[in-house]
Amino acid sequence: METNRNVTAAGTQLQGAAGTQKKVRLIRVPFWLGGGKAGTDLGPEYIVKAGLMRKLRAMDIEVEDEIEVDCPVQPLLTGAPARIKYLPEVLEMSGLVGEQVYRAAARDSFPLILGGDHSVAIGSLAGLTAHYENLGVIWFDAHGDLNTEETTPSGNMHGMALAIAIGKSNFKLTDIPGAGSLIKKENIVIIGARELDPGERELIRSEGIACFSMHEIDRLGIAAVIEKALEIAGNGTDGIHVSFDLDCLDPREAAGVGTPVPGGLNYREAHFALELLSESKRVTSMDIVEVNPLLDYDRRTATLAVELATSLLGKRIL
Ligand SMILES: NC(=[NH2+])NCCC[C@H](N)C(=O)O
Ligand SMILES: [Mn+2]
Ligand SMILES: [Mn+2]
Repeated sequence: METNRNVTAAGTQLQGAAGTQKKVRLIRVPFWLGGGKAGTDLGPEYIVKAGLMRKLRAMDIEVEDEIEVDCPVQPLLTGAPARIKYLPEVLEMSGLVGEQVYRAAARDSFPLILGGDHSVAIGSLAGLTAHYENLGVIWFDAHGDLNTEETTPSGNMHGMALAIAIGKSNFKLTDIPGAGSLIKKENIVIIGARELDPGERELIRSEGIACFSMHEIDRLGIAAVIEKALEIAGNGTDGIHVSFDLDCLDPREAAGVGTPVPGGLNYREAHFALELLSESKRVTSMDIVEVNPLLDYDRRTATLAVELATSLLGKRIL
């Protein structure tokens, strides 16, 4: 991956940011091996079927091209399963995703990555760090995704994605060919957390990672949380990536996810959060992950994913 650094002073509007962009590059990643539940690989197909293209076109956004990453598939298990599941496959997928995401960012197209489980974000971040010198990350999630090889209760790599991004696990973002530097912990924000493993809680404390759990959202309101998130992810950064795990929403709104947790964001909170991020004109890329159509009712979660993406990309009620 060739790098093309494009540094913008913090606080200024970023060219190609959500709310200003006219071109989107859609990157579909049908991959489930990082989450351990088949069906998440159908996410991209169902999100597109739920009308993503026509909604973007109606907003005058050009979908420059649509790429499907040829993801590795489940190998036949031979011998005892590894404790960290499908590491070689996650590594291969991340390199392929990174390549496409880098290409999109390098030509000022807004990369919109459709997962896939949340390990897909490892690929997004690999590609984005090749382009941006200092990337901020806003991670919407019921979970922390901050487990390491030592602390993971499941061995599923989607629960390790953020730890990998900041270099806290043995396997690091910088192990992916073409990736730039690690994400700085100072520029990461988790929003919507309500189920953290003991090791994750420990890491959040020891590293001082900004985490606005549902408790903070209840207390402060989502608008104040987004304002703070922008300060943190925007401080000295030349791009902000939004990684949106649909399980940040309450399962009553988004049932079609692999690891639902009660007590999440409601419909308006999620939309309002993304509308505010769009208004900031600082967001330069987005993942939409963890949609599992096999666990969904009436394709509601895929439909919701489309609506949320359009809010980030500038759709307004008035
Ligand atoms: N991206 C997700 N949905 N992650 C769920 C992670 C669940 C649990 N914390 C684990 O590490 O296994
Ligand atoms: Mn996640
Ligand atoms: Mn999650």
